[in-house]
Amino acid sequence: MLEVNELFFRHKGESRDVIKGVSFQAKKGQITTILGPNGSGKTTLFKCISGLWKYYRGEVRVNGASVEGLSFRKRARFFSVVPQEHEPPFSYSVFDVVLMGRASYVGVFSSPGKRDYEKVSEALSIVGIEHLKDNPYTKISGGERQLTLIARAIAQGAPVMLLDEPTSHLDFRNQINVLKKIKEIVRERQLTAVMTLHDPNLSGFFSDKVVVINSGAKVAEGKPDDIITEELIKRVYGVDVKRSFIDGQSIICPVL
Ligand SMILES: Nc1ncnc2c1ncn2[C@@H]1O[C@H](COP(=O)(O)OP(=O)(O)OP(=O)(O)O)[C@@H](O)[C@H]1O
Repeated sequence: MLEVNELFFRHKGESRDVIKGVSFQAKKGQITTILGPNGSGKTTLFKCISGLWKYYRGEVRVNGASVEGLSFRKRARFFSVVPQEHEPPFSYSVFDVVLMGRASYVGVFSSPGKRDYEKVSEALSIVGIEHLKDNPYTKISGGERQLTLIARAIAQGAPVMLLDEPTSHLDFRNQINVLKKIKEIVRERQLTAVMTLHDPNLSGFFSDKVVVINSGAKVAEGKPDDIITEELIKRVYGVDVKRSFIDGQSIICPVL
């Protein structure tokens, strides 16, 4: 369970808050999706939660315990991050990229041990990409790269997984496959997953809960079907949409 309480963040030297008192809770075994327009503060919120950027007010708790004051390295025991894009400086193998997820367990002057290698093999198998382990990370497809980063997060073994647009570079089939895989892993391992997505329909299909932010502030929170309404999309994105239901699943469609 992740609790984010009244978080405020602004960049050094700026007078404008980028995150304005955002609070929400994300439950174990569930996917909570942060939905919001470009520049609304989704990535900033993730950087604040994971400890990469320091908020000036508020609190973050994981399974009831505060993570305040922990170094970024120590926070890695609580949070794994699947970033939007990841360009390694060298052509590491898929195995080595996943092994990087174990960094917080490996001492500064030590090498990864047997347990670390086991965790990497296990993560590759969960995601279904063992066959790619020796391939250079720079020579696999966008979808395979996303799966590698998810495997890295699993190998890290943190209770909370933050996924920043995990489908940003994927074709339609891979978007569905990757999101299905994430949902399966979250349920099986009882992880608390928080992700950002741009597509309100995909958010509706795959999320247990949606938190909508606009200009750094939370404007709505709840079950996707209750939240992703014609009125909300108009208010937040300024787009006219019609909502219908197919086999009980809510779908929104732009009015062209
Ligand atoms: N280094 C910076 N200094 C000042 N403002 C910044 C800086 N980086 C980002 N911002 C501003 O912070 C706001 C939030 O940006 P952020 O990247 O968190 O948005 P986002 O919702 O993730 O956007 P997107 O959907 O486009 O990825 C934006 O208005 C952006 O211009």
